[in-house]
Amino acid sequence: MSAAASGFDLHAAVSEPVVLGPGERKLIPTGFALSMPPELEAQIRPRSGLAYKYGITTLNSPGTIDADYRGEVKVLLINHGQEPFTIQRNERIAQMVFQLVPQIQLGEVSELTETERGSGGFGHTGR
Ligand SMILES: O=c1ccn([C@H]2C[C@H](O)[C@@H](COP(=O)(O)OP(=O)(O)OP(=O)(O)O)O2)c(=O)[nH]1
Repeated sequence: MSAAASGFDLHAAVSEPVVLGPGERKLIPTGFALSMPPELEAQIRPRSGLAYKYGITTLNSPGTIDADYRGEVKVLLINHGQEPFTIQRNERIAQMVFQLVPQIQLGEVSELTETERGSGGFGHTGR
């Protein structure tokens, strides 16, 4: 199969429904693996409907799928809601998008270039 796509939904490849209790996290299999060229990465993002309605989101958002990873793609879900949430077999649990990752040259320097911001951060310009 081949199709042009910027991303797609990820489905829970579980044989039985899986229950996520309040505050609980679980790694959910998706039943597929992929290979990508080194200039790409894939990101796993939550579905807003599950987050809004049930508090179900991806804990490590966005999850990173490295270009050289050949294992099964898994989704780390957490239940931030007050009620147990049951993940059904084949349910859409997250979405995956692809990103170009620039290849950069890293090196050590003794001084950094100056900027107006300098080391100010974490709200130093106000609330
Ligand atoms: O939501 C995720 C995040 C990661 N992975 C897989 C693909 C990724 O390439 C690999 C490693 O992920 P990451 O680099 O985030 O993990 P790490 O904690 O840095 O572990 P490692 O030492 O294996 O790199 O695990 C998933 O299947 N789902």
